[in-house]
Amino acid sequence: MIVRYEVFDEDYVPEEILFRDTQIRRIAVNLKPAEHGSRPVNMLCLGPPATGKTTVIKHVMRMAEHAVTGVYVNCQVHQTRQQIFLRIFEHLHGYIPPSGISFQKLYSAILRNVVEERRILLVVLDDVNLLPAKLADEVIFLILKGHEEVDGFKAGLVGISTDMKFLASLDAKTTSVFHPDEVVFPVYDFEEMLEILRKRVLEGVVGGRVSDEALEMIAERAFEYLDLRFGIQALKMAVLNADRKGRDVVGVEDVEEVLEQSRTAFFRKMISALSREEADVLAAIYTSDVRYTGDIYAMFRSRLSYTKFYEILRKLENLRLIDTATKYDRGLKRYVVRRFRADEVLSAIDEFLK
Ligand SMILES: Nc1ncnc2c1ncn2[C@@H]1O[C@H](COP(=O)(O)OP(=O)(O)OP(=O)(O)O)[C@@H](O)[C@H]1O
Repeated sequence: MIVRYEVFDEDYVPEEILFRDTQIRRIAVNLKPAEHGSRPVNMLCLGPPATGKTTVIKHVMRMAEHAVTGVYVNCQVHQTRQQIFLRIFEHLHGYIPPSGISFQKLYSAILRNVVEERRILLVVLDDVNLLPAKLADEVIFLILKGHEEVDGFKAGLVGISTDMKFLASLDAKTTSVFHPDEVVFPVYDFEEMLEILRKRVLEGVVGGRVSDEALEMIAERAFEYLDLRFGIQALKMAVLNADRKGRDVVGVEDVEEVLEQSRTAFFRKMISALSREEADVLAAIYTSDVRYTGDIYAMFRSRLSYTKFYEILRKLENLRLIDTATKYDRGLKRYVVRRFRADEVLSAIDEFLK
């Protein structure tokens, strides 16, 4: 069999995006004004990890290329105001500006380029909820208020966030200029995951196949973790495994052999998105028997403010490492629920903290 390995890569945009017609149509409609020379409708794409937010946005950006100049910014990589605007500059100008350029010059050059080239700029801030709150406010404001600096500047903004309450974390000054249309991406159910994985095999494997049992085994595990990305990763490794052995059919044994490895890679990746403090809180949740958030906070009182602690819990929940819920126990109390086996999470944390 011939394997097109790039089809299983993180940033591969599939030929066909399944089960996301509603979101694709809605985003396309929001970009429509750009075809008539007006600003697009600002948007927030909200949903848990691996629900297709980035993929869908990249797909629609390609379709709207004639009307808007889309710049994709990964806020996990570009984490300062300067880095974010350097990325926008580079995309518009096609080269990197001189090092040490002041922010004001950088910003003005971007605004002027958009006006001179008669562009409509669309900035996509992926994982915008991972920016420090004040920075997210400032960046959004600078993009949407550019027309006050340079006449005729037109821009739209798309934020992508795993935090459903992201908008509420912005300050009033920002939300007065940014009232986005919220496009929600729900998690895929088992059948949907299976179908997406099946389609991926058709795109990526020529002259070979993955047996139904093997594919179902991967989909079951991906569904258990509620993470399609895990499924695609495991699929890639299973295909690689069979290919190495010179076989054309990927079977259950190929999947079994790589599941352990995929699971380790999956946890490692999730945990690498955490700061030291966040990893410490996660470790405490997966080590101790304490469940109420107030009791867990007691362990960190000397190190973390109350607000900071709850921000960390929210991030862990958004990354789907834990769930939280409330119950009545002499008053309404919030408690945490572990989502995975403790030994798996703890060994990934140990490795991360080494
Ligand atoms: N509907 C779909 N059809 C085909 N592939 C999909 C679909 N949705 C997601 N994928 C695949 O799943 C993986 C994760 O998707 P994507 O990066 O778009 O998710 P996301 O919601 O942006 O995740 P995160 O919030 O973690 O960044 C990618 O490999 C993507 O190709």
